[in-house]
Amino acid sequence: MDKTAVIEARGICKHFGSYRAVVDVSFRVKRGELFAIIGKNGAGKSTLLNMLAGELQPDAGYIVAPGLDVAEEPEKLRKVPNAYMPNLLNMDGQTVNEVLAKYRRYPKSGERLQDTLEMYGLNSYSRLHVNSLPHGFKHRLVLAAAMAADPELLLLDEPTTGLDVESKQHYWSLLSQLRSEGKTIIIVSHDMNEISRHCDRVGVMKAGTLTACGSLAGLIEKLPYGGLTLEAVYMHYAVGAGGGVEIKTE
Ligand SMILES: Nc1ncnc2c1ncn2[C@@H]1O[C@H](COP(=O)(O)OP(=O)(O)OP(=O)(O)O)[C@@H](O)[C@H]1O
Repeated sequence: MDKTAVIEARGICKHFGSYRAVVDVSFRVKRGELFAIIGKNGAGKSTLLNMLAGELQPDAGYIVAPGLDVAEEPEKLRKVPNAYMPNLLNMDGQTVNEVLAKYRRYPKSGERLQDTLEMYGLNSYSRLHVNSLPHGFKHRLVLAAAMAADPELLLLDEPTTGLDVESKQHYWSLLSQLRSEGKTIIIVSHDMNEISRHCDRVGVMKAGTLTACGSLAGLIEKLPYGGLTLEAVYMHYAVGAGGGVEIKTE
């Protein structure tokens, strides 16, 4: 396995009854990378993310942690340590302070709750319940909670959907800061503009399969009929006939 990979999926599949939600998906994400997963509604993106987070078990294939030898350590398969996917669904009745305190499992020395609140612009909301937070601040809290847990890998499912322009910009500046601290981030998004601007590599899903994977420049270069944007890549690999066999540009 690539020494710089932080997570690798090898041929993973997930069925719901007879429905094939994820079909034989393989890819790897490198340490410190911002990797985006795109595709139509129902393409299997969230199901894939849930498997990477360890919340859903694949029916076939492996999710492999860094340095793991499949033959030597079979008992550790499908258990990727330190991957975090925030979920505030069950926290509506808790205050911002309570949520952050709950996630601060490994406070670094000198780290104060107040610093986290300030960094994420949450100071004036610290005593509010999650259900009364403005939408954009819920997403900030999700990130703050994630970082309080100090994971190596952060999995984000459409975190900027519904955010106003300023909140989106603030959110992406926080993600940039996390990357500069060496965090690896996998994000599902329908916003081609923000992915084009911020992500290192993109995986395109169509009907459960990964039809293309690579840098934006590499994917654009492989487009058979030209096109200069991620939208063109999306239309070819997520909607059109592209990628009968997975295209990898690196
Ligand atoms: N627990 C489940 N039971 C049955 N079917 C499911 C379950 N979870 C997902 N599915 C189905 O699997 C398919 C893929 O769903 P998934 O949520 O992964 O898609 P998605 O690409 O994330 O879509 P969206 O962009 O709309 O969020 C969908 O048809 C969905 O209805």
